[in-house]
Amino acid sequence: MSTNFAAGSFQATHSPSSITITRPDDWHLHLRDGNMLGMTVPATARTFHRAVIMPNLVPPVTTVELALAYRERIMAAVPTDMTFDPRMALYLTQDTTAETVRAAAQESHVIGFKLYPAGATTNSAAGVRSVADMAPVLEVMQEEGVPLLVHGEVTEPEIDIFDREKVFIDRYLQPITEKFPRLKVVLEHITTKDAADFVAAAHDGVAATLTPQHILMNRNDLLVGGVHVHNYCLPVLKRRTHQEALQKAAMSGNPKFFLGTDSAPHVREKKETACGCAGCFSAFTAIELYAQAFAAGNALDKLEGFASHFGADFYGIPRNQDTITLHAETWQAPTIVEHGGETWVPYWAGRDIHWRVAV
Ligand SMILES: NC(=O)N[C@@H](CC(=O)O)C(=O)O
Ligand SMILES: [Zn+2]
Ligand SMILES: [Zn+2]
Repeated sequence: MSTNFAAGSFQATHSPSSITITRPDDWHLHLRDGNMLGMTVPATARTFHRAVIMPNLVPPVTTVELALAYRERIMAAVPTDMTFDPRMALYLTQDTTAETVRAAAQESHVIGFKLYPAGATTNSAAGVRSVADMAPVLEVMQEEGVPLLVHGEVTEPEIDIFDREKVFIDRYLQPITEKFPRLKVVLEHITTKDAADFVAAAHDGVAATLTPQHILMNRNDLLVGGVHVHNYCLPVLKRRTHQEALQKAAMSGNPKFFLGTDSAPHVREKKETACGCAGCFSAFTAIELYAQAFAAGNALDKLEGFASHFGADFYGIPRNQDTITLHAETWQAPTIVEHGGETWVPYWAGRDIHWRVAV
């Protein structure tokens, strides 16, 4: 398996041997719950200071009270030599009320609401069944300045899985951004040129997160030479022209595009099976892989804005004060992670990584 970069345009012409950037934040993260937090929290707090914690637990994190209790469990798992500031996303359901939105607006640890179309992804069964019917709640979110974070895929069985993001944008997101021009919207984990173009053209309050896998890979990395289950996530990897558009967006310096790993662990038995779960577990290698992609794109000078500035600016949160340093040094991503008697295969397992965080 090789990393696919467009021939010519992605050859580094100048590569420094180290780079120091403001400490980054991860604006899209799955930590899961319970015993696993002892593994997932240090993996992210190792390099990131703030993270948006996705609420797709079972049962989902639908209220401020549930989110604050979950946040406490996360904080209890932060190692004493690390700092971490989780910002909680609440799970938007068909029954979310205006009062819940107003309560969320008052709570600084809550960052916004996550819209999962019901059935679109892992633990989305409690998600939204009719986006149109959510208009009154979106109105209150706009009034209260509460951001809407979106898994942007339709779920209609007749729509091809590779078209589901574009159709969601055309059917739902474009109308939402027109109807609510002051609503802050993050289109999460974008995977297509259509999404990048939509976000670039939309009003200033519309932004997108980009994952390492969608920048570094395309659907060949999922399907050529066998099914590569550890590269399977949703929205699914797209063709190379889309990958190139995402690389361009991430490395453009446009503040609408910022880092969100979508690190999403599933135990090994749930990935390496006949019907494997969606999600790439990238926390152990995330900032290093972004650095690798930006270096290959001769755009290391754009990494800090993407990883450490634009997300904080979008959410109106101060940028971090401290820094991290990455060195040009080749090492191998872990092949396996074990914790509490369970096993995970991380994203990029066993493969070379050319940047390493100084400890
Ligand atoms: N991205 C994924 O493939 N999976 C995520 C859910 C999500 O972010 O859609 C998960 O929670 O496993
Ligand atoms: Zn998602
Ligand atoms: Zn996710």
